[in-house]
Amino acid sequence: MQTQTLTPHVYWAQRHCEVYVRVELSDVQKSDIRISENTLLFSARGHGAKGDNAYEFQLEFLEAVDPKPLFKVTERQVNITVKKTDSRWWDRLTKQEKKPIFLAPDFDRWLDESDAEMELREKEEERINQISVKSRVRKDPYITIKKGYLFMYNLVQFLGFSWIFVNMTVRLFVLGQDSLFDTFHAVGDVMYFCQIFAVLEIINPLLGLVKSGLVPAIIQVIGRNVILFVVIGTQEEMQNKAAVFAVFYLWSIIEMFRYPYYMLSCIDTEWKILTWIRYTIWIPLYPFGVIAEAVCVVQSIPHFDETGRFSIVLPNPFNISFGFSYFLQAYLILMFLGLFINFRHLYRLRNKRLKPRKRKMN
Ligand SMILES: CCCCCCCCCCCCC/C=C/C(=O)SCCNC(=O)CCNC(=O)[C@H](O)C(C)(C)COP(=O)(O)OP(=O)(O)OC[C@H]1O[C@@H](n2cnc3c(N)ncnc32)[C@H](O)[C@@H]1OP(=O)(O)O
Repeated sequence: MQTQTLTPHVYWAQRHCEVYVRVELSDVQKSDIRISENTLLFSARGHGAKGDNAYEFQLEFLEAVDPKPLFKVTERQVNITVKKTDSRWWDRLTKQEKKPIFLAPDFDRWLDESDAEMELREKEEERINQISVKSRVRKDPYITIKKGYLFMYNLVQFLGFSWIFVNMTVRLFVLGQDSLFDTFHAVGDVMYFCQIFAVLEIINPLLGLVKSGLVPAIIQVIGRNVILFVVIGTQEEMQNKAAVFAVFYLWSIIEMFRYPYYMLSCIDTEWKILTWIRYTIWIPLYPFGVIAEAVCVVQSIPHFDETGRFSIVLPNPFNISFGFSYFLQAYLILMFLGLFINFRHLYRLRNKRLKPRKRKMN
């Protein structure tokens, strides 16, 4: 069978900067697409209006173009993009006034001059928006130092609380029940260190280093430190109570999960299981923790009454008296109020972290 050379159907459209040419040929092979002397030369074998054949055409452009066309051969067509040398709107595509018979407008891409200008403006606006968004979210130059500091803080706390937990657990296995009454002497110093250090948990959100809730952090740090430094620390009789074991054990269990979670967040990593534990384990631990702390407070009241420590007794120049045990009784109420505030805070955090977000249905 003799092969004929035919012209394919060619469609075109333009923008201010470029010209789009679409050649209706499928299964294209042996294509030769180039620009010579401002003329697009196309030849290829393919399946067009006249079946499988060799097709070719030439288009001399109205104005100067970049001699390197970009083209993409797909299964169904060939798309050619030609850059205009000067960004200008053309009255027509070809130099010859009479439109070639095989050429037609590509209505899928066709825009008139004003629409094309609008498109250009929109693109420009989008580009400017992107630049301004990028400059707004410019990276904090101190982010590495901040993350390094937080990582180290969390690491030290993790090691401290893990040491306390492991020490208490080993002692429980080795000494049995006896270890319950000796907790403070065994791990009290490390607990002092960790809880003094934990004051940074109030300072960090104040400095904007973390997004923690300030009030829950204050409630937790002050709440724990009153128990540790005042209720247990100042009353020797309190230091060998089993309730101290419960308080220290519950505090250290929660922190052995919370601090590694923070450490991972400092290096932009997440372990799903750790996230789940961090935002779930407080559900049993927090109430038990506060109950154990409340037991300590109740047990300490007679000792404070007996010793008069922190109480204001008569006679004194102001002629006022105040029993510290009243403060402790009021503090018991505050503790459950604090528990309620932090429980609600943690419940919201848990919902935010663990519950899948609902998708908007259109
Ligand atoms: C005027 C004050 C009066 C005080 C009166 C006191 C009475 C109150 C008595 C109450 C007694 C409570 C004593 C406490 C007892 C116990 O602890 S019992 C044991 C069980 N305890 C718990 O389960 C509580 C553990 N604590 C916490 O969970 C938290 O510390 C918190 C207090 C609830 C605060 O959480 P918060 O920081 O707001 O939320 P997070 O989701 O953890 O963090 C928010 C984002 O910030 C990032 N972040 C926070 N800290 C760090 C950090 N150190 N390092 C790095 N990043 C950190 C965190 O990653 C989150 O970021 P995003 O993931 O990007 O959101």
